[in-house]
Amino acid sequence: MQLTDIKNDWISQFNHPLVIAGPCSAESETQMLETAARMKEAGAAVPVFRAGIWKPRTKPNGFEGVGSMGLGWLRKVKQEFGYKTATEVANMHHVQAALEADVDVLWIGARTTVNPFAVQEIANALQGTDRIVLVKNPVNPDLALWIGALERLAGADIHNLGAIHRGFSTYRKTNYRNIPNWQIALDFKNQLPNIPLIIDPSHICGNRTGLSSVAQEALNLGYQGVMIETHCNPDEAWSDARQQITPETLASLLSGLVVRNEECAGFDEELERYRTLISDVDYQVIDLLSQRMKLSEKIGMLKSDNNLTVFQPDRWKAVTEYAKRKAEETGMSQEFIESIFKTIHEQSVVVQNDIMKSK
Ligand SMILES: O=C(O)C(=O)C[C@]1(C(=O)O)C=C[C@@H](O)C=C1
Repeated sequence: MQLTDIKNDWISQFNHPLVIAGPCSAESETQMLETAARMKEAGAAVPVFRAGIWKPRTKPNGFEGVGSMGLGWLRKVKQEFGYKTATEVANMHHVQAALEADVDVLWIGARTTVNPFAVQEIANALQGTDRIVLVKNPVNPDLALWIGALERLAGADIHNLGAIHRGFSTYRKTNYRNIPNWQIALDFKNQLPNIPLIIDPSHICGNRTGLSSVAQEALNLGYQGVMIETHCNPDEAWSDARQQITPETLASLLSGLVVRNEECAGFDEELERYRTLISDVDYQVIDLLSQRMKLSEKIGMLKSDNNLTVFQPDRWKAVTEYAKRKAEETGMSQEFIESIFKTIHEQSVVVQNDIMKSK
């Protein structure tokens, strides 16, 4: 089966947005049942309960999950409270154990998505399943690898697929644990509009404070679900304590989210009017860029005839400074305008280099 042919009706069985919540790791039966019960009591609309059973950790000698024993607790959560259940699988043994324990949703973690052999092994073990299988983005910002993993699953006739955006690792310290790189997820959505996209604010933020704004940003962009780590006693959690929240906090976070519609209803005409105006401005932008490139060509010929270097740092600095000043005057971000002018300059240099080569 081709990935692009997949219908993915599975998401419509859930209210929008789909919420997957539960502890980072299963620690004990009591912890699982208490978390599940308190999510219900708090009124959090969570159809899918998650818990990590096998935990890939960066450093050795840490807690790497309770293993198969935790699957029994997941089953109990399902039986007592009616949740669907979800866990991470990283090899064929995990898959077999999870299928036997009747886990409804399996996800492939970021550290596994980077390894095509591991993904293929999981795909083979899941061949033809109608369970829901979600693929987290790889730790590195590589869209092809993310999509490649989904292609392997589609190739094994797994048709209930989705993707989880959990952010990307960076060497540089930032306010995020894993930077969102929203553009990669939007490129994903453009290429695969049929694959539901779920945000994982817990791993993006790495703390409790930014969760709702990341979740809201994702809903603004048209994501279909959120996955949020929730623990009955987050401060004492055995893994990722800093990013887990209580069931009560989860309930209030969810009730504060504004749900956006993908389809426009009731204001079509007004929207269309603005879109027409934008298309008109886009045309002018392109026309002006073409005029600018023609001028650059003329300068390129002059430079070629007079043996002058293409790159003129002083002039370029003056152009950038002027553009940034104008950006500020017109209420736009200087970084935004600077990045556009960088791209324009790059192309201008390409055009002039071509002229030099052809002479
Ligand atoms: O002013 C020039 O010398 C140009 O060739 C134009 C231009 C530009 O595109 O603005 C291009 C290359 C130079 O590095 C500086 C500026």
